[in-house]
Amino acid sequence: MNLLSAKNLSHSFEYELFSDVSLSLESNESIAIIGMSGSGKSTLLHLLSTLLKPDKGTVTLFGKETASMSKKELTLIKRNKLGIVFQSHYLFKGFTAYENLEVAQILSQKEIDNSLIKDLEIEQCMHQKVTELSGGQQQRVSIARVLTKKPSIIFADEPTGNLDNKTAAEVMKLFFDYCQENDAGMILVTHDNNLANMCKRVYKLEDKALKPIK
Ligand SMILES: Nc1ncnc2c1ncn2[C@@H]1O[C@H](COP(=O)(O)OP(=O)(O)OP(=O)(O)O)[C@@H](O)[C@H]1O
Repeated sequence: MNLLSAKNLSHSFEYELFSDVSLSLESNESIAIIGMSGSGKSTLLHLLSTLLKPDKGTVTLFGKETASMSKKELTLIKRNKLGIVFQSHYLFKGFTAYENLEVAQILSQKEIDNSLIKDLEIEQCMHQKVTELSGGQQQRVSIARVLTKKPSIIFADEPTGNLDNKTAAEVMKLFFDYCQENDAGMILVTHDNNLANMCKRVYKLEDKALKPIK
């Protein structure tokens, strides 16, 4: 099943970052986007996850063009079907780790998955305030929060940036297993070629174009 299809995306800030970028994501598929710092990878992920509107081009989610969706429709899709894991965690800082998961549970009306908490090795810090956690623990809580929603598409921007190699590999395995078990798809932005190569397809954002390299 097609989850996402982007056609001819172009975007500029002070200068043109990329033009005519097209990409399609199917269920149980993973795509990595690599490229030099500043090439526009995060911006592209923002366009694909509807956090930002493209200057040109279209993004279709689950068969419907996002430009033709009402604000309410798009909010519901974002809330229930898109899981966004970015470098800055956007956790609620005054809350405990568990309360952050409860917010996702309430918004998406899904259950908190205790095996996920165990797999991410964050059981010990569930009742600590987010501000008391290490960067790596915060990152894993934010991953647990995103997966609690049971999203159909995971957008991940350097999701393992704060983790040591072993934990990073375990977290990536968790993402891949999640996609397989839930027929979900993942788009990963990373500087790490090893992580990228774990994905089914790899693209490089270079010279304003998205080039397939695997
Ligand atoms: N909201 C914004 N307003 C103005 N310029 C921006 C904005 N967001 C990004 N940029 C600029 O667009 C360019 C691409 O940024 P982006 O974060 O997409 O690159 P990237 O490939 O993800 O980089 P990195 O690998 O360093 O994270 C940069 O020059 C950045 O300064």
